[in-house]
Order: sequence, then structure tokens, then C-alpha cells
Amino acid sequence: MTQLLPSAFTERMRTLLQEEYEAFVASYEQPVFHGLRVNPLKVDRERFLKLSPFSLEPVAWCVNGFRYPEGARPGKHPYHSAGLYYLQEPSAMSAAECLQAQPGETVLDLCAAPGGKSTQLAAALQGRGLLIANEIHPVRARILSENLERCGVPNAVVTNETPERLMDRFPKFFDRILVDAPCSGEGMFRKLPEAIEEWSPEKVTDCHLMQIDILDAAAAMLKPGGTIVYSTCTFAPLENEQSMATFLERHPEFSLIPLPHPEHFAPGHPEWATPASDELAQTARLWPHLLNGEGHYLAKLQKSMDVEPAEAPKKRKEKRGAKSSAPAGRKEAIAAWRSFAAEAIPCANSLLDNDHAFLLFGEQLYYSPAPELDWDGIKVLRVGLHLGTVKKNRLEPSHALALTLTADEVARTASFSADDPSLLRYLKGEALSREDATGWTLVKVDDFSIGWGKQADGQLKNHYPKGLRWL
Ligand SMILES: C[S@@+](CC[C@H](N)C(=O)[O-])C[C@H]1O[C@@H](n2cnc3c(N)ncnc32)[C@H](O)[C@@H]1O
Repeated sequence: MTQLLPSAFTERMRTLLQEEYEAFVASYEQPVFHGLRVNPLKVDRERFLKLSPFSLEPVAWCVNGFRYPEGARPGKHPYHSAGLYYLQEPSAMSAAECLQAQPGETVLDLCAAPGGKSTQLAAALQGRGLLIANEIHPVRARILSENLERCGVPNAVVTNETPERLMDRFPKFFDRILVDAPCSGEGMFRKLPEAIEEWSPEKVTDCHLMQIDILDAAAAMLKPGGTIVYSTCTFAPLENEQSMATFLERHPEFSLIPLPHPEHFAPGHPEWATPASDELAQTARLWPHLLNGEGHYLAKLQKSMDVEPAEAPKKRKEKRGAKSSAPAGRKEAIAAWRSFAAEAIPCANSLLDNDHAFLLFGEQLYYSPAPELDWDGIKVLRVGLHLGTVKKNRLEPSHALALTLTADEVARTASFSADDPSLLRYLKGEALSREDATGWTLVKVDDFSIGWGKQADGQLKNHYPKGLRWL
């Protein structure tokens, strides 16, 4: 594939890499590495290693990351539909890992779709604290939301906003921010040859300018003492060392801090930026000829504590007739939830015990990880855990809820092994003949929830979402 590479790209890389260039360009003739990251919200690493139908080789810089062999089809396995793992290229696993989000923190993933890094950040939060996963493009934001749902994330809000509009709403609000920036994608040429077609020297410049704007917004949203990880999947110095050099000139309240895994990640190149600050050597480059993954760049920035803290963002007021969270009917919706939970999920009423956290949008009931926040005027796709649809004072549970539940939390389960033909029929949307107690039933693959069924009259009626059904 070397001959497909744009000459402006290869000439620049030859000049930058000098004697290393031959090894770099030879890597384009090597096979791509395929990765999956185990989702600890659903299964822990050791258990998955025992269950895995694929042979797995650990990724050194990501505790839950593995490479799987060519020919394995983990995206076509029921464990994928159950959210046990996320398919992610090995180098792409580095950025969220480096952010080191801690349970209970407030974290923003500013350029989040399709959700590889958001699902990884959500796993680090362990269901505690708040993740805002934002994506500027509406169609991609929906895919992001579906991926967070599949991975059983209860505490994420998905927004579809520009960084600037979020900045106005959330000044100095986040403990940690990931900026996985839109970039010219040179590091993906081997994996996605279509990225070659979309590349041009002008795109590199446009992406650099966009990155500076996005980073400015991220800087404004970070608390004093907070951390930003900036990442790209390109080799262009303009989008990497230069974006960092420009950012640091504009924001003297930030400094670069060291990244882990120096044995795998090569240092950034100060001499590829202006000014050529030595600090830039603390950023990292993941080179495809030096590790088993694609090309990436990483930088970790810390904001000084000597910055005035911000006023808290606007709080939500319980207004009668408010558009976003219709209070009329909210009490009835909560009552519908409580009666559903008492029957189907005995522990839920004591776990979801904050009445202020229930938000009703039309017929859709959510449990919010940040009930105090006002979302009016922000495009929100999901405001936390979607509990279900309330119709005629009855709650129909959501697919998202099923995927956050474990077998010991629910009153009734229907369990199938991964290779049981009945499971395949369920995933295709068929009803199953089955005798059991009547009511909402959590369908499982082995021990892991995969969706809802409703048992009645010797049948398990199918409630697997139409859009997700296997063909
Ligand atoms: C590298 S991708 C993100 C990948 C994602 N973090 C993941 O791990 O799955 C960059 C994202 O930035 C979005 N984007 C494009 N222009 C943007 C802008 N001006 N501001 C914020 N995000 C933008 C793109 O739509 C794209 O989804």
C-alpha cells in the first residue's frame, strides 16, 4: 500500500524521520492490529480471559486491552451485543487510560463519537460521578449514545453541541477533559485506506486551527488543578507538537506533565514546533514501526491551582410547564417506575432513591447523575440512565436499563448460552416458547444481560430493540 500514500506526506515524513524513515514506511506493508477492550462495567478482565472465544494478547499500555487475531469476528458475537467489550484499535486505547479518571469525578469527553474513549472513561468512573460525552455531529452523537447504552453506562449525559456552547455553560467545571481532536488521520492510513483519499496539506492546516479553538474551550471548562489529555491519530507536527506549543503560549496557566509507558511511547519532538520548548518532549508519539498499533500522539496538560474558581453552572429550577422536564406527570411517572421496580428489580427502589434525579422528557423517564444541572438550551440526547417509556401510568423498561442490570438484581431471568440457537432467535426478534412466571424478564447470554423479554401465556415476548436485531 506504500504506493498509495500521498507524495506530500511521504516527503515530509522522510525529512522528519531521516534514517528511521525506511522502517516507518515498511510498517505500511505489515498487517493491521485488531483490538478489543474488556468492559469492566460488565465483566472483569480475569473472568473474560476464561470465557473468551478468541485468543487474546494483552496490550501493554491498557489494563483491559487485548489484540485478537485476523479472522476472529468479535463484533458478531452475542458478548459484543451484551457490552462485554468494545472493539478498539490498540493505540487508541492509550488516551483515556492516560487521563486516569477516578470514580466520583466530573469528566468531559469533548469530541466523543463513536465512543471508544467515552466507554473507557465510563469504566474508569465505575458508575460514580458524571461523564459528559459530547459530539458535534448529530448522526455520530446517536451512535455514541448507543455505544454507551450497550456498555451499560449509567452515569453519562450525551450532548450534541459545539465546544463553545458547552464552554459558556460549564466554566471551570470539570476535573478532567479528554480532547481526542478531529485530525487529518495520517496514523490511520494503514487501517482505513479511505483516510488517504480525504487527506491534503490544507486539511492538516484546517485541523490545526480547529484543534486550537477546541483546546481553548476545553481550557475554559477545566477546574483549577484539573487535567486535559490531548490526542490525535496523525503524524503531522502542526497538529501535534505545534498545537501544543501554540496552546501553551496562549495558556500560561497550563504545563505539560509526563505520560506513562516511556518503554512503548516515544517522546514528542520539540524541534518540530515553534517555539521549540523542551517541555514538548514530555508529549508522546506512538509509531507503527515501534509498537504493535497505529500512529497516535498524546499530551497531558495540567492547569495551575492559581486560577480563580468559577461560579457553579446554572442550577435546574423545578418550573411548572418547563419544556425539557415536564413536571406535570412526573410524579405519576416516578410512581410507575417504583411499581415496575418493585415487581421486576427488587433492589432498585433503594438504589435509585433520590426523587430529584428522575427527569421526564415527554414519555421518557431518566435517572440523572447530576440532577442539579440545568440542560435547558443544550442539545441533550441522553441525560443519564434511560429507565423507560411511561404510558398510561405504566413503565416499559428501556434497553439501556437492561444492559446496566445483573442477574442477581432482577426477579426473573431467561438465560442462554452464547451458542444456543434460541439466543440467536431472540437476537433476531422472535418470540420464544417458554414456561415461567409472568412478567418482565431479563434475557441473559451466560451471566450477562442482553435485553428484555416479557413472559406471558407460555411465551417470552421479544423486546430486543428493532434497530439492533440481527439479520
Ligand atoms: C478522533 S474523532 C473522536 C473519536 C472518539 N473519541 C472515540 O474514541 O471513539 C474526533 C471527533 O471530533 C468531532 N469533531 C469534528 N469537528 C469538531 C469540532 N469543531 N469540535 C468538536 N468536535 C469536532 C468529529 O465529528 C469526531 O467524531
